[in-house]
Amino acid sequence: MTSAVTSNPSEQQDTALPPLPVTIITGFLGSGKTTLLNHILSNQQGIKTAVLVNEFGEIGIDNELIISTDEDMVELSNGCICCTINNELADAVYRVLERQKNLDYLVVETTGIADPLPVALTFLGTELRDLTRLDSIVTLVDSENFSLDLFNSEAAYSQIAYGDIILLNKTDLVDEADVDSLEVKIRDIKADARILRTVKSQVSLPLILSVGLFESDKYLEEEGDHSHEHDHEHHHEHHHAHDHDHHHHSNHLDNDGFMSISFQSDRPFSIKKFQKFLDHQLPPNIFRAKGILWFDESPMCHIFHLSGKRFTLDDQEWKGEPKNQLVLIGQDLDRESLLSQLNNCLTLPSTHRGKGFGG
Ligand SMILES: Nc1nc2c(ncn2[C@@H]2O[C@H](COP(=O)(O)OP(=O)(O)OP(=O)(O)O)[C@@H](O)[C@H]2O)c(=O)[nH]1
Repeated sequence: MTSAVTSNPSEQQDTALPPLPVTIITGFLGSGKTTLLNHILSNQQGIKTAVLVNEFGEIGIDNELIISTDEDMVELSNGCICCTINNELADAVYRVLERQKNLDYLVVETTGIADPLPVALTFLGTELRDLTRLDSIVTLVDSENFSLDLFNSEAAYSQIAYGDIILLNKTDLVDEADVDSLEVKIRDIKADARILRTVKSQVSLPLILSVGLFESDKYLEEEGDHSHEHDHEHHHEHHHAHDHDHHHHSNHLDNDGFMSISFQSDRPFSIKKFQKFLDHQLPPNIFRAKGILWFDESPMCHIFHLSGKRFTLDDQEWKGEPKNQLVLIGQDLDRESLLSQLNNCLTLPSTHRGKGFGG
């Protein structure tokens, strides 16, 4: 048979684009996903990348934290793509595909509490299967804060179990011996993952993008209700989750008890009062916070991150009007009292203070 030789090239559909490679970035709260995304966007030269970011919380802080060039597209959605708004994820991907014909790559960043499996199934189980190619799931691990019983979170377990590439990040904060033992524990969950160690999510991009590590056959079989190597008492839901109208339901949010509290104000914080809030009022069941903070004492915009017990405050120039935006994420939080404590940290901007008193 010589059909390959004699076939007429004009018969081939020249409008058919090759499937768009997709990388899913997952990892628990504060593990370094946005840092990795910024690393990718800053170093993917000559490659047109679209980014889908999903945030848990009413106000989108990541919008301000992602560095993107004119070449890139960023689309954000609130909620959790792995459960409540799975259809929205598919719609967002279609929108990206329609708007940008000459796109080379798509990166999807999940929230820290998302199970990556339903997200992956969105690409495998719908018509998107023909338009996209799931390249790999990259899981970030915070080497300082990770433990196997992490907040009893099913999602945290799934993120490791379904990671094709696992980045042990934040290795600057722990001894090498601790990273070694963490790696052993992670291999117990996921023996065949590519495990790399990173600081600030700095990894050579060819090691994580266009690597073709995701084995779709394995996952589609699992959907057919086969037991599998990572079976785990809590995960049965996800394996049955893919019903044929393409909803992927999961109630892991209820199970894990995560909630987020958003705080916004167009008044500044007093630095002393906010410090007191952090030192004495911040409950231990908050494990992640991020914000864009305005302190009366400072002309700069302060990017605030809390992961685990560690917090950082970095300065940058204000891009717009100064304001306070803060998201707190944790389990079983007392919304009213936290909001009132944050309100108590506010003060009047000093430029306005004293007005009307002859000053
Ligand atoms: N010391 C240290 N800090 C890091 C490292 N990687 C990231 N960070 C910091 O950790 C904090 C959280 O990083 P992000 O990239 O925002 O984490 P994330 O996974 O996107 O967080 P969520 O989306 O809220 O789950 C930020 O303050 C980062 O600067 C690292 O390797 N070492």
